[in-house]
Amino acid sequence: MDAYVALEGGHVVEARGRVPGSTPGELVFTTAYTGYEESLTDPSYEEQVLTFSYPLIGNYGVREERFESDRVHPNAVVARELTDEIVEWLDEEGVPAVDHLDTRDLVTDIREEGAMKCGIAVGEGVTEQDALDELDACKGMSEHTDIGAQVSVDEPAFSEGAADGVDADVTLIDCGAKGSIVDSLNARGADVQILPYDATIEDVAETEPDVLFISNGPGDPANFEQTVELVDHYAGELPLAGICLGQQIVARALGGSTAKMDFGHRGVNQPVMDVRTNRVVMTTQNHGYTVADPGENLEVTQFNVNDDTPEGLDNEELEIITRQYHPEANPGPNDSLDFFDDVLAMADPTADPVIADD
Ligand SMILES: NC(=O)CC[C@H](N)C(=O)O
Repeated sequence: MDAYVALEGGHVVEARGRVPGSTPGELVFTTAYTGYEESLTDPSYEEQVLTFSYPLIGNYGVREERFESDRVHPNAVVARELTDEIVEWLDEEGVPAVDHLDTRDLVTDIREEGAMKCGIAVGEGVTEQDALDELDACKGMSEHTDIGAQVSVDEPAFSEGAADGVDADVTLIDCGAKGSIVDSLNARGADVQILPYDATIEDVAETEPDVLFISNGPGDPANFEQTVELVDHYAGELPLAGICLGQQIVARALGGSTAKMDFGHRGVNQPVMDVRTNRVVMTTQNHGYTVADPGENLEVTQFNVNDDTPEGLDNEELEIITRQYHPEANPGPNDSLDFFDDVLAMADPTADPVIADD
C-alpha cells in the first residue's frame, strides 16, 4: 500500500501503508516504549497524529482492559514497525497507519521545528499530492474550538467507589478523561459523578460534591471557557483538583495564563522536582500546552527538571491542588499515585452542600 506523510512546510516522506485512509492532524511524538494501547486510547491525542519514537509497536498484543477510553483518538499512527496485531486493531477502528519510515528523522524534525501540521494519505494508488491536500486542510490545534464536545460524555455518568476507603463524592468534569483517573478515585473508595465538559454551575451543585475534579483533555485550554468559568465560581467554595488540561484550566480561572510549547512533553520518564520535599519523581506526560504564568493565587509546588515548566500548583487556603503530568500513569510509572490520596484528603463528607447561586 502506498503511503505519504506531508509535513508543514511541504516536505513529503514516503512510508509503507498499513491501514488505508487520509487525514490531517498535528504531528507529535511520544518517547514511551510501552503503553501503546493506553496512549492510543487517551482522549488527549484527539486531532493529533501520533508518532512513536520507540521502533517496535504492538509487540505484546492488544488487550481491551488496558484501554483508557472506548476508541482510538489520534487521527493516524506512525511508527518504525507496527505488528500485524496492532494493525488489525487500527484497521477495525478505521485509523490510518504507516510504518517503514525513518522515525528518528521525523522526531528530530519535530524537536527542531516544533509540533507541526501534517497530512497523511494511505492506500493503493495514493499520491504525494493527496497527502499535501490533507496538509492544506489541517487546522492549528487552537482552531479546534469545540474539541471538548468530541471527547466528553454526552450525559452524566456515575462510577461507584470501592466499599472500603474514603467516603467521598467527587464530581469529575470530563474534558476527555482517561479511565484510569476514575479508577484511581474509585479504588480509594470515592464515588465519581462524571459530568460533561460544559456542565453548568447548577449541574455541579446538584451533585453535591466534596471535591470538584477537572480532567485531562485535548487541544488548547483557551477553548474550555465554560470549564474555566466553573472553576472560577467554585474556587474557595469547594476543594478543587486538576490533571493536565485540568491544571491549565484551573490556572486560567485563577488569573494565570497558558501557552503552547514547542514540541511538548510526551513520554513516561519526565523528571519532576517537588520543591517542598526536594525529591524528583518520574512521571507520565502528554501535553503540548503549559501554564506560562500561574498568577498570584497559585504556588508552583513542582516543576519539570528538563525545562522548569510548572508541574504542580497549589493554594492551601482555597484547597486547590493540580498536576500537569499524569499521576494515574497508564502507561508509565506509579510514583505519583499518592496525588489521589492528597485530593481525597481535601474531601470533607460532613460539609454543607454547595449552593449554585452563591
Ligand atoms: N493530557 C492533557 O490533558 C493535555 C492537555 C492539553 N491538551 C495540552 O496538550 O497541553
